Amino acid sequence: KPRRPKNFPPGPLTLPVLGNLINLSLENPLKDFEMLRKSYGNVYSLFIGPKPAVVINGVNAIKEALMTKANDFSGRPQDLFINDVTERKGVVMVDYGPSWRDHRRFALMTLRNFGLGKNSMEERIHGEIKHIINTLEKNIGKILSPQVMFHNAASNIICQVLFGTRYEYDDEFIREIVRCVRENSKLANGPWAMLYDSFPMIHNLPLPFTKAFRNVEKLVIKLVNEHKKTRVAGEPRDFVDCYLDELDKRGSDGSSFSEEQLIIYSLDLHFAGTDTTSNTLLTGFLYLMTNPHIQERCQQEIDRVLVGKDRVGFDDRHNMPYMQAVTHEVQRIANTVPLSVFHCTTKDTELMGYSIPKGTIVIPNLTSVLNEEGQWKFPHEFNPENFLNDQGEFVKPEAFMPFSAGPRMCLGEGLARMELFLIMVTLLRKFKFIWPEDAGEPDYTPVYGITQTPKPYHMKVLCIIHLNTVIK
Ligand code: HEM
Repeated sequence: KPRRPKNFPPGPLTLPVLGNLINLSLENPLKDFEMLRKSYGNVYSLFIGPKPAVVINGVNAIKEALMTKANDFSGRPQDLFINDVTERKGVVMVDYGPSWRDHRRFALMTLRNFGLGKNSMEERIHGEIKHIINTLEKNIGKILSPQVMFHNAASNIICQVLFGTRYEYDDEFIREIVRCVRENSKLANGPWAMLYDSFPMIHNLPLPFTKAFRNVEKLVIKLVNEHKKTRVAGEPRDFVDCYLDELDKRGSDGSSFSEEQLIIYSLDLHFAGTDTTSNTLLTGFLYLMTNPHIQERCQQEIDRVLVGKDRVGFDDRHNMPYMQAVTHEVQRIANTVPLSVFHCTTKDTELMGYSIPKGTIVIPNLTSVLNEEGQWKFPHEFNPENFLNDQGEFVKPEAFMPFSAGPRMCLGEGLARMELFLIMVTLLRKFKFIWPEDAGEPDYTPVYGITQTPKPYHMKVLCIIHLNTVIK
């Protein structure tokens, strides 16, 4: 039976072998986490099977762990299902150490030059928005299901950065990639992954999780080998080229850079950048349709600020406090990565007076911050006023943490924020989105996973006529 070490945070009674798995709904543990917080406070412990974990709630405790004591709390659990799927490599799950540091620095630098570099990235995003517009224009006056459209758009933007190419929305290649990635994301946070983590003896059995391993193999062959056929050394067009050039420069000795690493790395970036952004967009349009007064206020601000301009730029956000408030409120309510990505302590350490041994799983419960009472004017409702002060200016409370915090926080924050703003503004300027009359009451309850997804829904699209301005 797992036992709590001395001065470990409190938590519910444990069972032999299962630990506290019985206290958590495997389908959606968020409500259970909230109930445990009410009983045990902001820092409590759980056993995931035999493994000790601490759940950290609320802005103060999360900041202390991930920012003040980042060196102690920024490892990643190294023996989970995801690590085996990615062969313990990649950027998202790699442990906090030289390889992570080396790759993170490279990724930030390269993405800045090739992707996140302001103008080139804006061009790429606007290029993809044209395809979203085409899809919507074909559906004017009709009812449309936006799931696949937003997934493909987010996927294409990151594909442009990584592989220098986009894929038609019905392209078999990218459909297969998106399918595999989504399947793996659901598997990774589902019951089979938890059982995999808890019982090593089942690792080689033909159970549903083996699908995730096959998916990765398929993706590797498809993505990188295809790309290498057209590469010219020393003339990088995209992230993969940059990585291969860097690899040539470093040689294979003594560096954490390798072709195998590149494959997992690209998949990591593609995965991290697709489901997150697209689910946030889906949540955004769900709430904008069902709150038409907010949608209209966005449209009024957009029309006022962009008068005479053919398209929106990312810098225009400084003149659009309401739209900024809406994009941030969408991220807050979407709560897209509800438990962040699990961390792990890198040494024996302390948090809020408790002792936490090296190797403890750390679960930063971002949900608890994004709706924390006392931090928000309206913690439990969709309301852009959460980000506006009395003068109607945009303000960002410190509890806005959808990208987590500290040195391990989301590497794609800049790209994600640019995508959300440009896509939402451009679409709201051109179209009116309506909740279909016969769709019944909207169901806002998300489907739980590493990334949360809104329940599938439909939208009705109308075109907004603009006099005097040509809009691209
Ligand atoms: C709305 C969109 C997004 C949200 C809400 C989001 C959220 C997050 C969160 C919560 C983490 C975990 C941070 C931690 O461990 O403390 C993370 C990590 C990460 N994200 Fe994002 N993300 C988004 C978009 C993107 C995009 C577009 C990219 C691609 C460039 C990306 C790349 C990454 C990477 C590489 C990591 C791992 C960083 C590391 O371990 O050093 N994300 N993200």
